[in-house]
Amino acid sequence: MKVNAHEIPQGPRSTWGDLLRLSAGQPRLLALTIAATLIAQAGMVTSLALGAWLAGLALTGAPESLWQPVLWGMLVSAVAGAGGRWWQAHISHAFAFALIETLQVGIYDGLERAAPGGLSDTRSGEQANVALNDAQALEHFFAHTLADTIAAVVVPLLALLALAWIQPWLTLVLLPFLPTLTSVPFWLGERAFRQGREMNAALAGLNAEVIEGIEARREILLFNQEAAWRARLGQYLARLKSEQRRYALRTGAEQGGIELIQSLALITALVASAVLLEYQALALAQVPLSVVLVGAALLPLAEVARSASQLGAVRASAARVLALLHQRSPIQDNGQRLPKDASIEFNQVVFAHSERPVLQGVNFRVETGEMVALVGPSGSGKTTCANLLMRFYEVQSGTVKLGSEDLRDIPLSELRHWIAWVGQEAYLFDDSIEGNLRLGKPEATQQEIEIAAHQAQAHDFIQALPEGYQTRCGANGARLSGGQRQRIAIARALLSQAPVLVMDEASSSLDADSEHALQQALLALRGQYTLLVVAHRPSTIAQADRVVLLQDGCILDQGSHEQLLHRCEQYVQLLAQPASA
Ligand SMILES: Nc1ncnc2c1ncn2[C@@H]1O[C@H](COP(=O)(O)OP(=O)(O)OP(=O)(O)O)[C@@H](O)[C@H]1O
Repeated sequence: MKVNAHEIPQGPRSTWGDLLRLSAGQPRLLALTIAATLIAQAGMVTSLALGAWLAGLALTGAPESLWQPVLWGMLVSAVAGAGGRWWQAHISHAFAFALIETLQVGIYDGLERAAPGGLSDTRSGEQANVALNDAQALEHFFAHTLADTIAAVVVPLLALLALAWIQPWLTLVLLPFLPTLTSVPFWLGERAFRQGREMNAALAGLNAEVIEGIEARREILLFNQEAAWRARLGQYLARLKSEQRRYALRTGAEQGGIELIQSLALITALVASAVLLEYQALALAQVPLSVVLVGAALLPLAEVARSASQLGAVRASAARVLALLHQRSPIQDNGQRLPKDASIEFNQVVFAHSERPVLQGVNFRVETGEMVALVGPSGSGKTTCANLLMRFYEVQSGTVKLGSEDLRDIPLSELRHWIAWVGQEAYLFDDSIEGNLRLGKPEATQQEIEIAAHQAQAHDFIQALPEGYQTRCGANGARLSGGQRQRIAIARALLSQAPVLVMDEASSSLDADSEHALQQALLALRGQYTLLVVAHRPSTIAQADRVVLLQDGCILDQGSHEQLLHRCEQYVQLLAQPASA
């Protein structure tokens, strides 16, 4: 049975409970890890106990026939213990990595369910921190703590039973120390969790700052902000250092407490042995064995208590990872209907970002094969309309329809087949141009790729590049110009053969060639696709069959470019402003 990360039940839950349930998703590897840990610990303890027995026999001058089997037993258990330790290292990491893999997939699913609306307040560096560092921190729990804890119950229990068989008083004097020893990490458990959470948050903040600094390096250089950026980085580093120091101080205090209790228990057992020896309640030959058994009862518990004192950070990481795994999608995908055609309809659409109204009763239609330009001042809600059509967000009231069907009634995967999206900043992967184009249709033939590139006016410039379609784009298309990037994004959208194309035109200025090529591309697409263009350029607006003018989230007017030029003063003013549409 393999538990998918998102199948962990929702609602009130404990972090450890969720992690244990996840562990149960790999029952074979979990059982093998526990078995290997038990063999390793039992082998080591048995060989020591038999060695001590042997020493006892030697002290009393026992005959060879008595000590020979013990010697062999000691050797076999030492080899078994060493083999168990090697096997444990192998299997416990296989177990941990299998779970981390499940978690990584679950984290990515969580990010996907929340995207793009749900995570707009979270910096990508912080998300990366959860996906990489937090998930990795859980490796410590799965690979080391879990099986060790189980072994730490079994091995000391067996040692105490053996000790009671030799001399019950020795078990009795040890008993009060055992719960005290194991309880140490719990004394400051809540504080450890809080400190772990603060430490993780500081690390995530530092990660986000570094990634932002790398992404914005051009702006930092252009505005002479290197010193300011370094100072900000220094603040994040200082915060991390101070959180790590606080965490280490508490861990150190706990470890000191564990050492103290362990030493007190050992001293008490030794004194008790001496007293019992004095009163002849313990034979001299039994002393070495009882000392080893006392150690076997204490050491695994102390070891687990020691690693448990590091669990504050693990628990904080687990809480962040689990929050992502339980992330609900703001968009429900349970529609069953298919669009009847490629028309679009906004009907009394109302939408707000965090209670801030953005669209206030928007109505417009785009007929199949029509090109409509959405124009309006910056912030008027044009991109929001496009986002709602892609169902990146959900309308708060009113309806958006595609082919006469409410978007909520259409399966999301179907919607993605019907609508292709070209954003202002369409992301290009650091792959070849062909690889980026294939995102639109992975099985596309070379001929289909070139036809799409032709339609998007991209073929000629791609051919002129040194390696043609195999030229690498660089991180986010850094090796291409803005106009080239957008034409590749259009070609990629065309390749998907969706009948509706939504384009958020780049508001940044393009060179004359790119601008001309983009206009040509749009001209070539007119009539073949339903085109909804968030338009900023007068040349694009003029091509549209109809223009919808938005202002402050309301439709101010709609009609042909000429009609609006005639009757709408705001439209004339808008076109008069450079790049303001
Ligand atoms: N994720 C968000 N969270 C909060 N407010 C947002 C978010 N995205 C957009 N807004 C706000 O919604 C309003 C409409 O934004 P939108 O991007 O739709 O405008 P626009 O007309 O496309 O502008 P532009 O032409 O400048 O791209 C703006 O006031 C903007 O500040």
